[in-house]
Amino acid sequence: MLVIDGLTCQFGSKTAVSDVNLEIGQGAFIGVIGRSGAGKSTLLRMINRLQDPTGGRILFEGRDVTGLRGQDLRLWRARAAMIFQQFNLVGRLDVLTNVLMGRLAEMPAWRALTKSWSADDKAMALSALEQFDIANLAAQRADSLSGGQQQRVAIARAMVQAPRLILADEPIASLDPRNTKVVMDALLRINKHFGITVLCNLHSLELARTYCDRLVGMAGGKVVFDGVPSQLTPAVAHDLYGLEAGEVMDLEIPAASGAHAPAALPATAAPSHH
Ligand SMILES: Nc1ncnc2c1ncn2[C@@H]1O[C@H](COP(=O)(O)OP(=O)(O)OP(=O)(O)O)[C@@H](O)[C@H]1O
Repeated sequence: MLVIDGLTCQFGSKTAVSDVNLEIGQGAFIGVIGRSGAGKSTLLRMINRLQDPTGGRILFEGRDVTGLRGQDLRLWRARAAMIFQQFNLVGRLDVLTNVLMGRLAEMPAWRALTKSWSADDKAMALSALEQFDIANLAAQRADSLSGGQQQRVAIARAMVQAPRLILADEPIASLDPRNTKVVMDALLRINKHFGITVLCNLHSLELARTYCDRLVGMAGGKVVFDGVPSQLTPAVAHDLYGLEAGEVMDLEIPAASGAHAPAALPATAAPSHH
């Protein structure tokens, strides 16, 4: 369980996130929606502690992670893995090394400094690439890949961090519709197959409705909607997006491939709104 308790972030006189309270059960797929500047990125970055809150607390499984420092903070950042719009890979390094970077927080300092990866780490990284059908790209430079391939590498890197949470900040904003589906399906698969909680900032309401089992709507730094996708009526969308509502609701998105989840999963694991 992730508990966000009165979380606030002030930049000078600007309140980016204002007194946000959320309880998120393990295994949820949450879409954070709202117009540009609503505070979605700041909320995710505070959970991962890339941004320090100016008020409130973040608790994960009863433990307060708001004040962690040093190695404890590094390990928390590994458990709460971020996925970024711009992938954040090291372009000149090969794909496998980029994925191995996800193991750094766990490695003894001497190994991290010399980047001498263990055989186990390499096997784990390759297996993560296989999960997303890109093991054949392991030796290629990251900057030679398409956007969709790069984002799958970033997801593989997040997976070798042994995450409990995936925090995806507009992960498909730079992708075309086909790659959007590939990447969203990869996140859905991680969520359903491994029970990893996903919090995903999304601009498109259609995508949010298709993939998420709960939507948190933000406006002006506050949570103004929290419910299942079917509760997100056009009227609520208008409140969230104003004149942009039509634009964010009309996007054509191919159906989610929830059926890709392994057969061993209980039927209830599939989002009921598909
Ligand atoms: N480092 C910063 N310094 C000052 N103001 C900031 C900083 N980061 C964010 N803000 C402001 O805080 C508010 C919330 O920004 P945030 O990026 O969290 O919104 P968002 O909903 O993620 O928007 P977008 O979809 O455009 O990324 C905005 O008004 C933004 O300008």
